Amino acid sequence: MSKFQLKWGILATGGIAETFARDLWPSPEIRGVKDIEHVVVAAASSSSADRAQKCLKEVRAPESAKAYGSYKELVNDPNVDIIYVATPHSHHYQNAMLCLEAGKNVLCEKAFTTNAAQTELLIKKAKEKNVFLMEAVWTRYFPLSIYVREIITSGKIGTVYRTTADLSNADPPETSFDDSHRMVNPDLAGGALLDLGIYALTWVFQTLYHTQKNPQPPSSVLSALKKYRTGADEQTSILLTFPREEGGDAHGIATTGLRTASDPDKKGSAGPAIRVQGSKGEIQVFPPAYRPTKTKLVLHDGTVEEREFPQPGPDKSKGWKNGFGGDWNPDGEGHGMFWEADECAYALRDGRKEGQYESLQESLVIMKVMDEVRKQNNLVYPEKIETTEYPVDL
Ligand SMILES: NC(=O)C1=CN([C@@H]2O[C@H](COP(=O)(O)OP(=O)(O)OC[C@H]3O[C@@H](n4cnc5c(N)ncnc54)[C@H](OP(=O)(O)O)[C@@H]3O)[C@@H](O)[C@H]2O)C=CC1
Ligand SMILES: O=C1OC[C@@H](O)[C@H](O)[C@H]1O
Repeated sequence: MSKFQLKWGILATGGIAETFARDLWPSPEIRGVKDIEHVVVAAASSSSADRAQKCLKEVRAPESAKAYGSYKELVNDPNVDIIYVATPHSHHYQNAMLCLEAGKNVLCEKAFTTNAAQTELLIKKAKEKNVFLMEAVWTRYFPLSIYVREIITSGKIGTVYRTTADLSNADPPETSFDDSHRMVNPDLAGGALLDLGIYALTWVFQTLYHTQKNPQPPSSVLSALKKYRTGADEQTSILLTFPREEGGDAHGIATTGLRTASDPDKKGSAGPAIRVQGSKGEIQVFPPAYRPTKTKLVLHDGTVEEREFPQPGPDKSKGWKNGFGGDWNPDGEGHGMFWEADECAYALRDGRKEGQYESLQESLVIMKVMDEVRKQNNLVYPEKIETTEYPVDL
């Protein structure tokens, strides 16, 4: 059987760019995927071609991969099928638009953009150019997420009334970020909401919205937000009301923060980060909300089922030679970003223009919720990163 090969260009060379590109390297067969493959054919850095070359080496890209010292060169490379945009939130709109204008397919890191108006324009441009566009909310594509959604749609936990979801990543007692760091820097659209809150919202949406046959945006959005000394948000709590198809409402509670931790001892001792609660019981997901590996089903009838979803790595008993390991990842596990990469490959192979587990419309509704939360709490980013003008030199 011939495999569909997806040729990736990596736009930016920071932390997540390297993590993602590393996940493209091992054979998809380590996760039972036999009909597609990924190859990194180019990378670009905004600072220098040398930086891009170093990144390509780090991620074990083939010798033939091209290193560019500007994003413009990358988007004009005819050998690139799809571009992974891995710059800070502030830059996603300008960078993704650059790719789309050049007719490239795009996988853009979360949060999609700084505001919904920018997301809307990216969607419009992707349609106009007839190319694929997806927000890189990798967690949606995990087998664990698929399992949780199936628990809900199968009716196993009955009518779902509430989801609570938290992603709080403290480095106690104070956050240790430098004020210029992308996590807290308003110029880079930093703060808990866009960086971490998006995952809490992802769990609320993928359980209360995505699972509906005809999903409706929340009928109300209530929120509280506390600002950090830089003006970005350090703690945000959101209460959403979702109309349910069978009548009545479901509540989604999404919380995020930089001062508390969902998983203080990093062993899950504090309990689940996500609880999806229905009339017959609940499905729990253990932290971290962005890369969970454990669930627990607890039903009124006494059923308790725990499940583990380790990220696949090389199965040594099958003689895999090209898995993870060494100084990349001593545990031998993949990071889990390959699931969303696989989705991109299948979409391009099959002619789809968006991801199947989070439509562009759903990404847009979530961006609108975040806009509303910011509006209620007077959180505004600098005009140059909120603008819908393109191009703007950032
Ligand atoms: N899915 C996930 O699990 C994660 C997703 N992310 C998302 O990925 C994005 C990037 O995060 P991360 O990799 O941690 O960030 P980094 O700061 O590590 O890297 C960002 C890169 O973007 C490029 N860049 C271009 N312009 C700027 C600028 N003005 N300031 C800073 N960097 C710039 C730089 O690469 P160069 O100059 O070489 O082009 C830089 O290395 C964010 O949107 C974040 O939300 C982050 C962590 C985890
Ligand atoms: O997407 C992310 O997931 C992991 C977090 O540590 C990181 O800050 C965030 O960007």
